[in-house]
Amino acid sequence: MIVLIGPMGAGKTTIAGLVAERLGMTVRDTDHDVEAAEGRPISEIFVDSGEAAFRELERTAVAAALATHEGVLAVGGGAVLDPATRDLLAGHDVVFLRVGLSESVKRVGLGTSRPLLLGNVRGRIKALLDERTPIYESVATLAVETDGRAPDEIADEIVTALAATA
Ligand SMILES: Nc1ncnc2c1ncn2[C@@H]1O[C@H](COP(=O)(O)OP(=O)(O)OP(=O)(O)O)[C@@H](O)[C@H]1O
Ligand SMILES: O=C(O)C1=C[C@@H](O)[C@@H](O)[C@H](O)C1
Ligand SMILES: [Mg+2]
Repeated sequence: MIVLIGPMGAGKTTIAGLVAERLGMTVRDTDHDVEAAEGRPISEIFVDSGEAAFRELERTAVAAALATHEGVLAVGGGAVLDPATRDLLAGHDVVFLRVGLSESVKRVGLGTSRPLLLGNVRGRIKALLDERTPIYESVATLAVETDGRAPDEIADEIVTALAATA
């Protein structure tokens, strides 16, 4: 499985589709899978059940996707915080999509209603980037810069880099 990880707004969903298209593969996205399984939006799961409950649902979604799907998987931005989820990803091609603070804020939008970003969106994203970047680095088998680059160019780089290591 080709797994895409990275912060909010890194382009996981966008790039997963483009990589899958290039390789003739199908795509899954754990954010979508969790929402479909729960029948409610992620923001509601966070508010009603809490982040820990969401991370458990996310782990189940990652495990199910890895067990049943062969293709490209976009994983929720915080999934790698969970050690058991990190273990599940071992042995797969894991691509870290890098994004800088300003670009992430721009892509997510200052008016976002994501529970983890409530209050000061830029400050919250900065804290998440600082906390998570070392984790993304440790899990990834390939890291790709996305700032100032078009999605098609990023997808091409990933496909070329994976072909070189296959
Ligand atoms: N390389 C890029 N350059 C400019 N805009 C981009 C790029 N990649 C994605 N975007 C835009 O940024 C926004 C977020 O992209 P996307 O939803 O793919 O990110 P994500 O990593 O899946 O985020 P999430 O945390 O919501 O799952 C979208 O509006 C998308 O069109
Ligand atoms: O970075 C995060 O913690 C999140 C990212 C999104 O993909 C969603 O999984 C959710 O909004 C949480
Ligand atoms: Mg996404």
